[in-house]
Amino acid sequence: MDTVTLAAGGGDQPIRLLQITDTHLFAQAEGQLLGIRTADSFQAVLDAVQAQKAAFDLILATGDLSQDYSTASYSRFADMVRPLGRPVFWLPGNHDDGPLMRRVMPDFGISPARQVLLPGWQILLLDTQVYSVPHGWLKPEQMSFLEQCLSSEPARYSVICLHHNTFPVGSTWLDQHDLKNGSDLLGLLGRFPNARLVLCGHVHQETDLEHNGVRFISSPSTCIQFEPLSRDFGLDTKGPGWRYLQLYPDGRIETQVHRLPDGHFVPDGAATGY
Ligand SMILES: Nc1ncnc2c1ncn2[C@@H]1O[C@@H]2COP(=O)(O)O[C@H]2[C@H]1O
Ligand SMILES: [Fe+2]
Repeated sequence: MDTVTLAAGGGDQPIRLLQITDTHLFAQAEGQLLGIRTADSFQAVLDAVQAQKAAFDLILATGDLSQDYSTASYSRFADMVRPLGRPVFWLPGNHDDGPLMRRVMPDFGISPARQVLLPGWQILLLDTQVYSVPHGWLKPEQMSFLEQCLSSEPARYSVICLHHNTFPVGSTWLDQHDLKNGSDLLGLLGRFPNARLVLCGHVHQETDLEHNGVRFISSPSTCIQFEPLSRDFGLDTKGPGWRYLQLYPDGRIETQVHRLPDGHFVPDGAATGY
């Protein structure tokens, strides 16, 4: 079931999204990434989301949901998001096992859909994973899926979700792991004026730029944050974060990043990588 249709928004009301990304969960609840228990930071994010009482219609999880490629980490993810009571859509990141996710996520109650049809909008979930390397690539099958979805729904604005960043963020060590055929993506999007937003994870920091009428947005991780504009690997002391987006019937997008307060989930500042 590649396509699902959902009701949301209505009248002049927007469709409301919650993006969570790069949870890096482990099979064990105690699993740590650079000194942070990733299940704890993710739970703190989810608690903060619940406490905010901000309404959202669905959740987008933009990859690196796991740090150890385990079935148990995906089961943990599903158990943690279930109390939010909203449909969850996902795509794999470089630290995920995409084929495993496709097999097990439906068992955990999470849809495998790659195209979500909503009033006036569609959300497309692309796979940029390249086996065993950190950078991304859109394979021909992904490009033709994207082209087909954009051309078959000219009356819907489109949000394209993928794990890897299309544009460099300005950190030398991290930009070597970006989407390597981003120019192919830009070429394709240039032919479809209904493409409005490309939403990614991977860079563990927020960025927001516009290129030829398309917004390109990245978001903070629910665990560790990368230091912006750094030549070598570096961690930021900012708190774990999440993003809300509102998609309006006229194609307008509003968005806000939220974070936990600084000082609660501070990674090992001496770390030089993982
Ligand atoms: N010191 C480092 N230099 C280059 N790449 C790194 C380093 N440490 C980690 N990485 C990789 O860079 C990736 C960026 O974010 P990820 O969460 O995908 O996982 C990270 C690792 O795969
Ligand atoms: Fe990540």
